[in-house]
Amino acid sequence: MADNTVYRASTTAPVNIAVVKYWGKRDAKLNLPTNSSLSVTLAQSDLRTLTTASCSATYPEGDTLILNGEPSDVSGARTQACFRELRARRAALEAADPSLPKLSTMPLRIVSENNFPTAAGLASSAAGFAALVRAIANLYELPASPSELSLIARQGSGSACRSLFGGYVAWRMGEKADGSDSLAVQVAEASHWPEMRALILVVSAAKKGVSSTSGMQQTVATSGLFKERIATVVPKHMEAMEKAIKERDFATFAEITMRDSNSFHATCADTYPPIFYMNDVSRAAIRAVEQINDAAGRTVAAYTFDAGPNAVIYYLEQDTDIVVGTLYSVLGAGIDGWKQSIVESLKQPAVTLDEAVAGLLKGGVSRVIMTGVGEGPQKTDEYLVAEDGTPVKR
Ligand SMILES: Nc1ncnc2c1ncn2[C@@H]1O[C@H](COP(=O)(O)OP(=O)(O)OP(=O)(O)O)[C@@H](O)[C@H]1O
Ligand SMILES: C[C@@](O)(CCOP(=O)(O)OP(=O)(O)O)CC(=O)O
Repeated sequence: MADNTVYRASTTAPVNIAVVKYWGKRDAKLNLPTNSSLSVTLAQSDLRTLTTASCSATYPEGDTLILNGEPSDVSGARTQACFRELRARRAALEAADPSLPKLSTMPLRIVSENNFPTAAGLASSAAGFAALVRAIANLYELPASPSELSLIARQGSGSACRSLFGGYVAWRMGEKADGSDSLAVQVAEASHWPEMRALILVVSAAKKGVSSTSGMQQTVATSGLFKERIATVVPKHMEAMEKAIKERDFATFAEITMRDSNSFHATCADTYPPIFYMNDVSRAAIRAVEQINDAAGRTVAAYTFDAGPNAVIYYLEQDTDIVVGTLYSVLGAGIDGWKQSIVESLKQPAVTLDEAVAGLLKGGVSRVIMTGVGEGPQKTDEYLVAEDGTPVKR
């Protein structure tokens, strides 16, 4: 009898923001990096991808993806690599146990939603590919560990491999040519250092100019400074950062975070022709963090920037008053994203920022996102594909 069943599985997956940056590929096809990297997974109560993977023999030929309500191309090599690897693992299970339904032969229908702007430099590809891989692995009931799945997600987007874990996560660059040792591992659970917070200043929600993929290729090909970064700077940062996290040493965590962001953006400026991701507003955010730290008399905040102008500011919960209070007093209640319960209880008088810095931030920050360290992908019974296989409209 024909199997008309619609099989489905759903997961959420988090965004991660690196504190030691991945920038450079040694193998573009397998997405193998030139250096290890380390990130903080952000809470899914604030930023997350929700993905339902489904398959059915009744679906028309060909795998499909609907992203934020719109059909999205799956023919790209990266998405194809994820589908191929996951199918091969399912096919192996089916070969070993012929009583299993032949899901590996059925078309996939995937529906996904990001609750934040796609391709705005907010690491949508990281959460997106982590969710895609985790959802299909759940659908196929693969026994793979998160590190094994990170090998697959890495081929979708490098930074995605780190979103398969919560807390503090390292992507070990590995050495092998086939990439089998280039995977993510958890350095510490979120609960090891749960006070970690992130305040994201959204400077521009527009699509960025130079994609990470092509930007890093240009850097590898043309920057001399980059060679120094991967040979000495990053290995030193990785070691110091892992130690700082284990010891919950915020001052060191913050210094390495800021130095590594600066080093990454310096290699972008040293790329020929140069790549500029930060703008005047981003640089004002750097000055604001410095002025807050000076006024506090210790390091209470750290900035970091990915391949775009948005600032991510890490701080500890106990320093909310000085960090959030200062930025709230400059940016005002008029922009979206402030958590009322937090801004209503701010006590300490804020730091007075330099007028030029305050002016740039006020004019250039369009919204904020308040979040913190969080957990890895979560299985859910919220489905974006109905029982009969139709995509759910929301
Ligand atoms: N939920 C999703 N499911 C599958 N793919 C997704 C999802 N969200 C994003 N993507 C893929 O990621 C691409 C966006 O990645 P891109 O690297 O341009 O931006 P970004 O991830 O926001 O920035 P960055 O990685 O540099 O921080 C989308 O075009 C899409 O192909
Ligand atoms: C600056 C970064 O955010 C770069 C992220 O690059 P991607 O993971 O988006 O690149 P691809 O592997 O080509 O998809 C730093 C980081 O997240 O480590």
